[in-house]
Amino acid sequence: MPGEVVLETNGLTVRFGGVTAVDRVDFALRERELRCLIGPNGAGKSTFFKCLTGMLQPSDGQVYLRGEPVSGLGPHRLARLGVGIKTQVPSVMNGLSVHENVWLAARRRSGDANAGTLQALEAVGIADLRRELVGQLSHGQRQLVELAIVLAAKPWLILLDEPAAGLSGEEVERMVGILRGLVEHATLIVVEHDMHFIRQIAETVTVFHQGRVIAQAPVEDVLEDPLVRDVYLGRSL
Ligand SMILES: Nc1ncnc2c1ncn2[C@@H]1O[C@H](COP(=O)(O)OP(=O)(O)OP(=O)(O)O)[C@@H](O)[C@H]1O
Repeated sequence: MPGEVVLETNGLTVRFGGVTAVDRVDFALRERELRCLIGPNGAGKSTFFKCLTGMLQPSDGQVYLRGEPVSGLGPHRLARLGVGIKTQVPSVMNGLSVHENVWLAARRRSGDANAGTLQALEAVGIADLRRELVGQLSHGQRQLVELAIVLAAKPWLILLDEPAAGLSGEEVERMVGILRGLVEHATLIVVEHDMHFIRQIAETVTVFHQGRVIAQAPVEDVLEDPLVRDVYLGRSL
């Protein structure tokens, strides 16, 4: 069961010139939650996510990790605080093997980097691919390598941007199983478009529209919410 609040935003606002991409968002996430952020194109999900990952500084408001303000720290400092981030920008090195890619992340942790690498590969079910060159893998396999790289740093908070993007039906099922396993030991935020995927993994869904949170509830309730349905059908509110 989820525990204490570990991530919070307070009046979080991001303006790009005249556009308010994120508009005074108050958000709270409890330990061992798996929260999905959804919303139509341009709703502000990615901008909000980038504030959590330290890639963007908010115009106003603050992000708190376990009660400490962290806006302004940047992705590397956040990583050292135990935040694992997977963006849509590939971070793998194609000319290295799967093992080498993950080992480079694992060695930043204290302890046995080889053991850490194997553990991360097993967590995503690709230990059998460890000798393969990453450049020769399929898109779905590369996504799993990316996830193993994140896990090798043993994060307690994991932020994933569209982990199901471009995956086949079978790969999506596999990703569902992996994320369900991760939430046994970590807290997750997932930005995602794939409703089939969201239905299978999410407990609570937060819906963005025009920079605001317009709904936050268990996934089935959210999908039946007339306001949310209107937003997704593109009708005016
Ligand atoms: N760097 C930027 N400069 C100017 N405007 C931006 C920038 N990034 C985002 N925006 C604007 O902010 C708003 C929110 O965009 P954002 O990408 O956060 O939405 P989103 O919900 O993630 O959409 P999508 O699902 O299409 O990725 C949009 O109006 C977008 O055009």
